[in-house]
Amino acid sequence: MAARPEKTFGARLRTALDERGPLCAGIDPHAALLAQWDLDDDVAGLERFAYTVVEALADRVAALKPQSAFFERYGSRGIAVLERVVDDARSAGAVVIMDAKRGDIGSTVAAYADAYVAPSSPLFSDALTASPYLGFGSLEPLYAMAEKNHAGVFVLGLTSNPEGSQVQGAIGASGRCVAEEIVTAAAARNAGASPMGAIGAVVGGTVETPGFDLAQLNGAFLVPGIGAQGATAADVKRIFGAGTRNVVPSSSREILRGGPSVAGLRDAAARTVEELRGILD
Ligand SMILES: O=C(O)c1cc(=O)[nH]c(=O)n1[C@@H]1O[C@H](COP(=O)(O)O)[C@@H](O)[C@H]1O
Repeated sequence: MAARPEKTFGARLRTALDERGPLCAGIDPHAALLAQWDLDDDVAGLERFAYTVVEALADRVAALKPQSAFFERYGSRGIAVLERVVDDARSAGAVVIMDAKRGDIGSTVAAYADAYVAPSSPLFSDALTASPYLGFGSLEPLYAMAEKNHAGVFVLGLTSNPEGSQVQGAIGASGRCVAEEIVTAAAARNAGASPMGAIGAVVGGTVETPGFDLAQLNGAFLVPGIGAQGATAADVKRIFGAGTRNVVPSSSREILRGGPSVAGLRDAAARTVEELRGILD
């Protein structure tokens, strides 16, 4: 059983970004990547892939983001690998963002909170990605549990996929777009927190100019889409302007293609972090 971290999620993330640079590396063991690494598409291949990424990167990148789906597809043995990935990566000092994009009615969300942001869980992570599209308030039990246990939540704001705008760009009851309503609600929850609150937001590096104030959040922005989806460091600057301090750019396949050697993965991550450092504040 993990212990409740002494410092808040915002404080831990801030330190990791300052010490290690602005990068989250995704652990997405796609079948095609396993093949490229000369591994079989089975639990042994998954295990080798995921542990190699942790060995290569957990002691040097600010954050690691295992994509739960690629572990779930192997059933309970895949989840067992995920548990060890989370544990080993956290022990090596990486902030672990579990990418499971959970969301449901509040009473069920409480169980997701137990699964991912309660220290008693074998999957206890520093933060969880979550979908607020059953309503921002439907995730309330998750926010409360995360705050209590010094963990974080990244709610989907403007996602990197082209279909996202159908929902996120729609005009909500307030007359503002739904994504803005989500970010504003998260900002209210983070008000007064230092160095930043527990509720972060996802804004894909591929999105057009958001058209609303992102700086209000007082929380972290997870920015996937760097590399394989075509987003660059320049896109991060374009989207966030002067407000890049709490931005966590995230790249999965582009870095993972640097394997299977530890050195190749480290080079790929180092190149990405240098590009980002060069352009962010
Ligand atoms: O929450 C996420 O991380 C996420 C949100 C989003 O808007 N877009 C997005 O691509 N992601 C995740 O980020 C990763 C992107 O992987 P690459 O395209 O290989 O870098 C995948 O695990 C996606 O599920």
